[in-house]
Amino acid sequence: MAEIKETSIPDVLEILPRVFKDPRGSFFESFRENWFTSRGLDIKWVQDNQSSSVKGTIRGLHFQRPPFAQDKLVRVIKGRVLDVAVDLRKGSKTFGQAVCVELSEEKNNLLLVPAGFAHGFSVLEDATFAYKCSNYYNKESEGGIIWDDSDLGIDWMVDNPIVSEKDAILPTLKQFIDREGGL
Ligand SMILES: Cc1cn([C@H]2C[C@H](O)[C@@H](COP(=O)(O)OP(=O)(O)O[C@H]3O[C@H](C)C(=O)[C@H](O)[C@H]3O)O2)c(=O)[nH]c1=O
Repeated sequence: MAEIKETSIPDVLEILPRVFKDPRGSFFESFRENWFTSRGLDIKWVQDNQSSSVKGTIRGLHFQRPPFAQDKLVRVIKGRVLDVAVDLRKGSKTFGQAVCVELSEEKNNLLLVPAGFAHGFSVLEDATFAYKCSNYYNKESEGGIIWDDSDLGIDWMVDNPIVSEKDAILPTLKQFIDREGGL
């Protein structure tokens, strides 16, 4: 029922569920395990998160280090965001590359962000953001890359973003590489 599309980084998948509309409103399947098992991805989802953000916010770029690295299945329930995944997997031929995909209430689309990627999003319209994680939250293993890193050159499509104090002091990609090499 859903169309599953590879992005410019093949392991980052965009899922477009079939939406059924009628005079009452609409319906779509927002998660199916076989979206992934049918592709040989046996991901065990253990935690759901939800955040709400005002227009102009940027959350990220965040990751959890192994053994607490998280696959994420992200979507927007209300509003519109630009979702960003940056490949930090050691040895990946797309290391340091970013995928940017608009997620919205209109498109009802989802994005699979695999473990080994930094993840973030900018809020284009006030948004409720919901996602599944394949590992529990582990504060001690958290890390990140500063959102406006010049080596990433991401166009977040927001000006003067609202970011948390924690996110404002994240290291650059170069500092991360020098310190850790990758995930
Ligand atoms: C992520 C998380 C946070 N928290 C607590 C920790 C803080 O007291 C509070 C807000 O956390 P934070 O500011 O890290 O929330 P975000 O900036 O939305 O972080 C998330 O944003 C980017 C886009 C991600 O991909 C990650 O899921 C996650 O890093 O919730 C929890 O209790 N459990 C959790 O799983």
